[in-house]
Amino acid sequence: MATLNTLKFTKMHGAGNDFVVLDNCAGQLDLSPGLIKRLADRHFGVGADQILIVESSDLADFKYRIFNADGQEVQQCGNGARCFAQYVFDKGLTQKNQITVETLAGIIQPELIKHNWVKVNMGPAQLNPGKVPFIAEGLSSRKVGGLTQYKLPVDSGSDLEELWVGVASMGNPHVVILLDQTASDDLVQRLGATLESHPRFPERVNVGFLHIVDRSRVHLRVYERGVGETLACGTGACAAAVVGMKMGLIAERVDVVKAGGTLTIEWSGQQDSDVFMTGPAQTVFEGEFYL
Ligand SMILES: N[C@H](CCC[C@H](N)C(=O)O)C(=O)O
Repeated sequence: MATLNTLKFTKMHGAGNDFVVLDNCAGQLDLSPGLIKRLADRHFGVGADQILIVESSDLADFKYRIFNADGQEVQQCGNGARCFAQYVFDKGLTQKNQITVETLAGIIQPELIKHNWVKVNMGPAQLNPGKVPFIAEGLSSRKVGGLTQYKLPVDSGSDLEELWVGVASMGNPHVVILLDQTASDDLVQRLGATLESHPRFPERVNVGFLHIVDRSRVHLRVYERGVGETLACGTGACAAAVVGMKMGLIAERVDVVKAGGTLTIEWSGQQDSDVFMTGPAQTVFEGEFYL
């Protein structure tokens, strides 16, 4: 009987944003978009928002690669960073509670505060539109507190014809829309899909719908690039918190409430200072995928 090729994986989630985690420290996995999409498929595969890859690194304790469900490799994933730290600790790949992790967005530092509870130094936010990247040329803009908002013409099929938005990068691109209530399903789906592939975002974009409850508590929904709406988005929570803090509307420490759970974001507000994110990291099951 020929032995089937199988792939051991670990299923995890961070506040409902779910992942398949693979150990590729031996560097032998073929990470083709085809395999990534099969693993992420919720009917023909395991099912996940992102596929997270653990690799060795010359620059840090580990290298961390992230693939969206559509097969595209991206720069950063905050909920995934917490799960990554829990995974390497649980698998005995490190004895350290605080590790350095190389990503396409630079080095981040997760710390296991306690089991299933991780704090991550996500590095600095980038608010310069060219670095998001966002093509701001020709758009009307206005200052709200310390933040520049841009008026974005949209044809979302909803009653929104133009939209004031904030933009930020956590190594991956985010656009943040401030609403006076939690966004409806229809708005998230329609406007999220429209903005995700808007031509002014050359690398596409993650779309955050932010409702500020008070200075230390916000509600956020995120239509993620390459996935669609997720139950939580770590970099989206960082980007939305930084935008709200720059507008002077949010305190330096804020609870970001999402459908799948709550993340705490801390940022001093100083230019180029690091953003910290704290939240859950849960292992759900171990499995074997038949290639
Ligand atoms: N969809 C994101 C990657 C995953 C981000 C999210 N899951 C997080 O926790 O930060 C992007 O294309 O930039």
